[in-house]
Amino acid sequence: MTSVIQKPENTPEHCPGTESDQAGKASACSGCPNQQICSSGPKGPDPGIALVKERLESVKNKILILSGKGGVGKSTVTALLSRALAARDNDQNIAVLDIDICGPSQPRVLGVADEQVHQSGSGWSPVYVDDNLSVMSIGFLLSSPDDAIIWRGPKKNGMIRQFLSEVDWGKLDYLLMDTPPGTSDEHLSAVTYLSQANLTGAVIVTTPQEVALLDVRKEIDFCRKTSINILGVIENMSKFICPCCQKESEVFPANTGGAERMCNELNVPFLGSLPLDPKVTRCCDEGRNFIEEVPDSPVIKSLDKIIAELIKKCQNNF
Ligand SMILES: Nc1ncnc2c1ncn2[C@@H]1O[C@H](COP(=O)(O)OP(=O)(O)OP(=O)(O)O)[C@@H](O)[C@H]1O
Repeated sequence: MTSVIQKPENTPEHCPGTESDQAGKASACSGCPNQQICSSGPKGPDPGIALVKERLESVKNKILILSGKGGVGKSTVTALLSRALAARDNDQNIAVLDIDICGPSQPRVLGVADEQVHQSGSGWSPVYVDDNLSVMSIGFLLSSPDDAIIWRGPKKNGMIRQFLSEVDWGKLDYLLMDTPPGTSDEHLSAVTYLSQANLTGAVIVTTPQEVALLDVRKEIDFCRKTSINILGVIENMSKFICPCCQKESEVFPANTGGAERMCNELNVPFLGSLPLDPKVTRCCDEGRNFIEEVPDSPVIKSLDKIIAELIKKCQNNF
């Protein structure tokens, strides 16, 4: 995986990056507010990269969950995938890391919003949703769920480094990392710190309409530029199946053929689609286990197929 050049905030256009021998010395550096820090600061890769590598050695599959647009159901899909993977095999350990620093929703969706994380000699202990499903989120560190987090890039970077290097997950089969929409500071930080940690790949979540797909194309481009393996795209809320008459209707019309066609065009795997089910919305809002509460939902059938595809893709990596 190519590493992302580390740049402080407010850098000039041709900033050589903080790891470069030219940091603070290049002609582009003159007049930059960071020039002095860069020229005197330690060079070489961020030591956090090695710490993350070491910490995540006990995690078999590390998967980033991405979306181009907000609100397409990325957090919901992350929670559904984690619950389904955990329910499938009690001997496998699954975890969710919520690196959506400004909008952490995993504690609520997974029904553990009132829990707190604890620190021990071996790091932060995640919160356990089930015996084989754990979660870590900045949401657990806020004094109130209504607190706004207004942080600049370097502070978010520090938090992501801590999350990736200091959580004591134990042995894990799957670590799903829920990210904010788009390609922001959090993504660059995660990609940098995971650059030597053998990231399995990314799953991209979208809805079928063109405005969402346009942003997915950018997300695919981001993955290609940062050498992230794309495990596949999941189309969420592709259809609404009426619980009374089973009639299918399109909530977000796929005028351009939807995610599957886009995947074919761009040569990216399509993992499957999930219908919209109001019972899912309710369960997630209330933090209840959707798989146990509505096992007959059409979402479950589709989820099973997606999980099977995802497992195959992960196995192909080894
Ligand atoms: N398949 C689905 N069926 C029913 N409701 C869904 C489904 N997927 C997502 N939702 C609902 O859509 C809303 C948005 O989902 P979610 O918060 O997961 O989106 P997101 O992409 O993570 O948003 P953000 O960009 O804010 O992080 C939530 O109320 C969620 O319960």
